Amino acid sequence: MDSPFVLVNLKTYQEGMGSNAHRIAAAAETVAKESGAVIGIAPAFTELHPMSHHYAIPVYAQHIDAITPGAHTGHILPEAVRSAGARGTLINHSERRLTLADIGACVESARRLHLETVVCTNNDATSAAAAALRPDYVAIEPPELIGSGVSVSKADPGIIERSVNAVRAVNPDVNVLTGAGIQSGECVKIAVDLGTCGVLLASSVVKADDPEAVLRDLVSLL
Ligand SMILES: O=C[C@H](O)COP(=O)(O)O
Repeated sequence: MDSPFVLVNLKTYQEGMGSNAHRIAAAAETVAKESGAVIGIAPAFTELHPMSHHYAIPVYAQHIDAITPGAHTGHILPEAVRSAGARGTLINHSERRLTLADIGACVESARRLHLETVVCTNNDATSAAAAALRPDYVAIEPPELIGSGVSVSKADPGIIERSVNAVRAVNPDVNVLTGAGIQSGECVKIAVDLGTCGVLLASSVVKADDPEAVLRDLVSLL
């Protein structure tokens, strides 16, 4: 398999803003270099440009809107995310849900702009629906475990396995990530052993006193 992918979503945690975002990005860059894992970050929109220009790690937007340039106010234009240096974008995160029609339109816009797409889902049925849209990744995250400190890998490995099977049945070219409560190398290994190519996570790294140590542990068993 390709190098495992660890995507750290900084969300709107205070700990992921400003100089802390730089600290997390620097830690990700160091651990990625050491380990060979691909470690990306999804910072606040205002930090896409500084992160993508200061660090040699892939940077992702947390969301895009399915709009084209023109008269829209308060939206996230996919072209703007692209020119800020993003490699790709999350779409339909559990904390920023969209209709299926909007998810499809976002995937299409991103594809046109050569932005990688990570469509988040909450169960195996939505994972299958997302796979039909041909994103680069489907990220399965049971909402009740997000930010809970309880790892999906340990609490509900079945949802990972069912989602991997559902996605493969629809489109084997779509990669699967898993997330919710991921916090250790053991969590990541379970997810990878179940057929995913990596993890989407936030709190265990963003809120850590020593993000570099947590990242090092996350990739330690791969
Ligand atoms: O985008 C990340 C996920 O929602 C997981 O968040 P968490 O690692 O804090 O559970």
